[in-house]
Amino acid sequence: MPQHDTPAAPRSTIRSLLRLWPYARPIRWYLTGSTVSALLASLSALLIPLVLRHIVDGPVAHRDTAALWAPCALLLLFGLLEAGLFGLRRWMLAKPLAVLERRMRGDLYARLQRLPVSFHDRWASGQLLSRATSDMFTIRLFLAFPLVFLIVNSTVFLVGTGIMFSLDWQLAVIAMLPAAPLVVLCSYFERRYSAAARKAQDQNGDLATVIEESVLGIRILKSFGRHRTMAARYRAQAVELRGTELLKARLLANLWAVIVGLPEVALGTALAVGVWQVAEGHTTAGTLVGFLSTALALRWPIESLGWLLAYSNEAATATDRFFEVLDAPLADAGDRPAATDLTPRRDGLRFEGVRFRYPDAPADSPDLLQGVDLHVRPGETMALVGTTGSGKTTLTALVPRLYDTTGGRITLDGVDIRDLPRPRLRELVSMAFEEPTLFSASVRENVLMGAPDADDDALDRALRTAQADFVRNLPEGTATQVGEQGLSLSGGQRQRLALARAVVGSPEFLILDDPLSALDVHTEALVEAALREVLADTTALVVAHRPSTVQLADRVALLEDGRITAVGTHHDLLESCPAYRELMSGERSLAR
Ligand SMILES: Nc1ncnc2c1ncn2[C@@H]1O[C@H](COP(=O)(O)OP(=O)(O)OP(=O)(O)O)[C@@H](O)[C@H]1O
Repeated sequence: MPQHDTPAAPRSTIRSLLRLWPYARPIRWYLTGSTVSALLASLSALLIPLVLRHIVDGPVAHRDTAALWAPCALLLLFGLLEAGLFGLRRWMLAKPLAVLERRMRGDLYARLQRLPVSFHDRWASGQLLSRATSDMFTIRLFLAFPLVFLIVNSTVFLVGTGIMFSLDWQLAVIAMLPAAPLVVLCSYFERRYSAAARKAQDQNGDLATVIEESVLGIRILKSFGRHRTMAARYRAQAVELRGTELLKARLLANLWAVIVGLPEVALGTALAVGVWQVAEGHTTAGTLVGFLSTALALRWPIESLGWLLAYSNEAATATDRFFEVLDAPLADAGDRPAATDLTPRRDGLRFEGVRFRYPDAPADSPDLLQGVDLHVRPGETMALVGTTGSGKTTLTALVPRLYDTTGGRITLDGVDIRDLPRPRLRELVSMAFEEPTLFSASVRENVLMGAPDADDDALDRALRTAQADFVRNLPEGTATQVGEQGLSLSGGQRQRLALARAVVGSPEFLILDDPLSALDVHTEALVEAALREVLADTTALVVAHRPSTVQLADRVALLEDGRITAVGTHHDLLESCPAYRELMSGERSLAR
């Protein structure tokens, strides 16, 4: 199973989060507005203790009920202001954040489409899925709450502390005593929580991969009776994730206990000292009420610190995971700048000393392709045969540059494929794979993916060539939905649609990786005959596993030990090449 890449060296939380700036920039005024609203709301709440102090030392001390109305109205006003401003803050951010999330997800998806196949070989799909869903959600939530409240709560804390000092500096010093140990504890916690958050998010991705694989492979699991094994595997991974989540919860609980406990002790001490001061006449009851109300108003900013730090950490991890994909080098990263188009010279498809090894191949293993030389003449159909695992599929994948050669070159009509712009190359070369993937769309959309500009005649011709007349009998003809969310088709039917997709644009070069394996020999012959007729000018390379396929090609090439060791007609090779004879007779099985 492909895995995700090893995470890059850990960055600091702030550096990771700063990378979000290009996305946050367009909505910076909304973020500022939302922060200002929240700040004003919180500060208006801080004024309440001052009004209380006035009430206690004024109207209450002097038993003047008439003087109560004005400060009480002020209290109500501050309360309403606080509620209104918090409401405004939420309303202001809802739409811009939804747009930001859409942009980020769009960039992630676009990047995934442009990344090379070798990237997708390495990354488990669940890891990518979790980046596009739960990580995006975490980042959006961070911008909506923790980012704003880290700023607001810190400011409220500073202002509130100032008010407490101005009311009674001795009580304020007592209340502030836990500040230093809290800072040390928070930074210790941040390091540990950050590691746990990264682990949990990666484990979430692994779990998504298991779910996806079991859904896609449900038939295989059931037929082999492996669903219990798979369920056990799922459970084991879910237990691991639960362990990590519990570790996160434990870390958070410990921090909360300290963050809540220490200030409470300090506040209790300040209360005792304050009562003593009032009793001794060193301060007024109103000042003590004002001081304590301010201290209580600061409880949330302090208590929320743990939660805000934890969430910021998760958002930083989600950001790192997002940029791991966005930073991965694109398929065209090493392209030559002077890309040209084909010259009119008809030369067909040439492999010249082509070498290739997969990036993750073991260091001591030889190259998979060790100097392939092969010329497929213009308009010729060349069959490619070889034992299983000899590299046939790999060789064909090099032509549309799904992978790049590690040595030698491939030319189309004399032009090195690396000198062709990629879109042009993919227009010239069409492929059909043994495993025919259909998308959740209509038959028509699936086939026309091979040539979006093709008309209905081209569609009909392609369906006829691929012997896909069964389409006419589908409930809604070519408008019938197929793929994962549509009608289930048989393997042979799907292969024929995939073939129609490959030929619909009348490509100049056609690469077929055993695309007829699910067809009976009779239908295969019909398809081959139609292909020859319709694509008379097309140069084709066809990976063949069956003698019936081989016989329909003009010539056959034998791939052995990373090289082409024999080329000729089927009959010539049967006579002159013992290895080919062996392969065809099944002694050295084509599908060993
Ligand atoms: N993405 C990949 N990363 C690393 N190794 C790979 C990858 N794909 C294939 N291989 C390895 O390369 C070798 C050749 O595989 P390839 O699919 O090209 O063979 P093939 O001749 O087409 O086989 P078959 O006849 O069974 O389809 C195999 O050993 C395979 O394990």
